[in-house]
Amino acid sequence: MEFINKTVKKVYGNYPERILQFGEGNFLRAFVDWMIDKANRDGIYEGSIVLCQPIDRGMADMINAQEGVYSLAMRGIENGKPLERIEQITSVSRCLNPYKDYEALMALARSADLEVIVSNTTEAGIAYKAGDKLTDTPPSSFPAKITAFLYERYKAFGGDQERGLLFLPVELIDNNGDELKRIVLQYAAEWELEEDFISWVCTANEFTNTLVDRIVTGYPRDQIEYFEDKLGWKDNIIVTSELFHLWVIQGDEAWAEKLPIHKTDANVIWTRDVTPYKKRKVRILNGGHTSTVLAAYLAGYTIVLDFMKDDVFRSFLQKVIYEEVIPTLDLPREELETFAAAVSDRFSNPYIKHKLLDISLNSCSKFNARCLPSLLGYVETKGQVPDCLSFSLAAFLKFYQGQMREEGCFGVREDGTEYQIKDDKEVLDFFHNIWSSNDTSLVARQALSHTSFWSGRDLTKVEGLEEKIAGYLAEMEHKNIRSIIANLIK
Ligand SMILES: NC(=O)c1ccc[n+]([C@@H]2O[C@H](COP(=O)([O-])OP(=O)(O)OC[C@H]3O[C@@H](n4cnc5c(N)ncnc54)[C@H](O)[C@@H]3O)[C@@H](O)[C@H]2O)c1
Ligand SMILES: O=P(O)(O)OC[C@@H](O)[C@@H](O)[C@H](O)[C@H](O)CO
Repeated sequence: MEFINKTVKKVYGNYPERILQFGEGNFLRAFVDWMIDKANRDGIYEGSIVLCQPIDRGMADMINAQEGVYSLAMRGIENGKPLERIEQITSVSRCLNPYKDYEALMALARSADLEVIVSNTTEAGIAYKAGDKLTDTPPSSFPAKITAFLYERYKAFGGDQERGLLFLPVELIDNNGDELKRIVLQYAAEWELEEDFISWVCTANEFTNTLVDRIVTGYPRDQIEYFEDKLGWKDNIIVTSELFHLWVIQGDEAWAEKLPIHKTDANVIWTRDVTPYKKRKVRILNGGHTSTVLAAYLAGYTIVLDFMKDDVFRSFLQKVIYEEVIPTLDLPREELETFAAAVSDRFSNPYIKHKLLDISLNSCSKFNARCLPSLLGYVETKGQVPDCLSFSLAAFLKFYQGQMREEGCFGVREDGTEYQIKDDKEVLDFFHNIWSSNDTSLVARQALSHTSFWSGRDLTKVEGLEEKIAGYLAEMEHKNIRSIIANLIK
């Protein structure tokens, strides 16, 4: 069987390279690149995307071997019926590896065609790294690469105000655009670049804050034969996702014309304030995941869909969302409930095999960002600690009860099987140490008072929380999680 590019031609990938994308991962290929392809297809845009590996290990060779052409399989339920929509994406021109050919990236900085920079470098990517220099080829951090890139562009066009770029970062951190700009300016100052450059960065370029929403499940390892049979070609970078998609962009709308994807039916919203959308999504959807996934995994489930078929876990999730999260959000209740209902349907998508262990990655910072604000909001509005979110916190502590080995840190499920706990080393070491005690009250106290995990807060000061968590941990010693949860949802 031949590869996809022998059959599907790179139609839009030969258009002028107007977009540079840092990140060649699943999410961007299933979301941004698909939207741009749609705009090209609809005839409202004429531009291709150059991908760039942000780190030295990556997919450039694999992507270039297929000339950037791949399929996206979007699957879900529409109007009550199962729907699988497979599209071929042909808007990628090539993928750069700046660790092998830095000059190719710099040449793009000097290109008059370039207008937009998109990025997804995970939550870890938009970060300052000491020691990066302008003369590095390339500098190691993503913001340092951007600073060097912008400086090259500034020099090439003599500081022309018309040659600034629109930045659309989609990393799931607060104020992603502001953060990227802040660190770029930090490097510019540290590298002693001229004041005129710094003012050009601020006036000629637009750094937007954006929020993305689509569940992307990546390469369909278990179903590759199905896709090869159906499509008739090989595709090493095929990607799968749900049907739902939303991109909210906070920025000066005058820039929207540089990438008019909001004119397609891609559900792209330009707004003056992304915050309410973000809060709604992070607290309900991501919070829904993080509050339930760890308990469900310990209890024996492997993917979201399976625990959604269990009435006990499904009701637990509903109780978390409707009774403990929604009352803490200051958005219209009807709007929140509509979003919550859609989330429930999305988690029950029969095509989406979203692995609980994948979602469990870095759960310490995820619990702090996604669930703790709801838990504390509940305490503030109701004057008592919530049952379910407190249980989620206890289940998170239980999930992090691991044994340290050379290959990593491993926990044990109720059925005795092992799993790897993936988080920062500092987090894993901390939990390994506190779990060396059998005293669950002590474990609860040490975890809750570790302020650096909880944005500086000492959670033992929240009245009733420590006792509740200690109680749940003690209960988990002799009862299974499902039965504890069954009691909570009565
Ligand atoms: N999968 C989803 O459903 C989904 C939905 C919305 C948002 N996201 C976010 O997208 C991110 C990436 O998800 P994905 O599914 O594309 O994963 P992926 O593993 O396919 O891609 C990760 C990308 O991030 C880059 N990267 C990794 N570590 C980096 C670092 N330290 N600095 C710079 N770049 C780095 C990699 O080079 C790669 O391009 C996740 O962190 C997640 O928060 C995912
Ligand atoms: O991708 P992560 O690891 O940050 O989080 C896991 C999920 O909560 C997340 O991927 C959601 O499915 C996604 O944010 C939906 O838009």
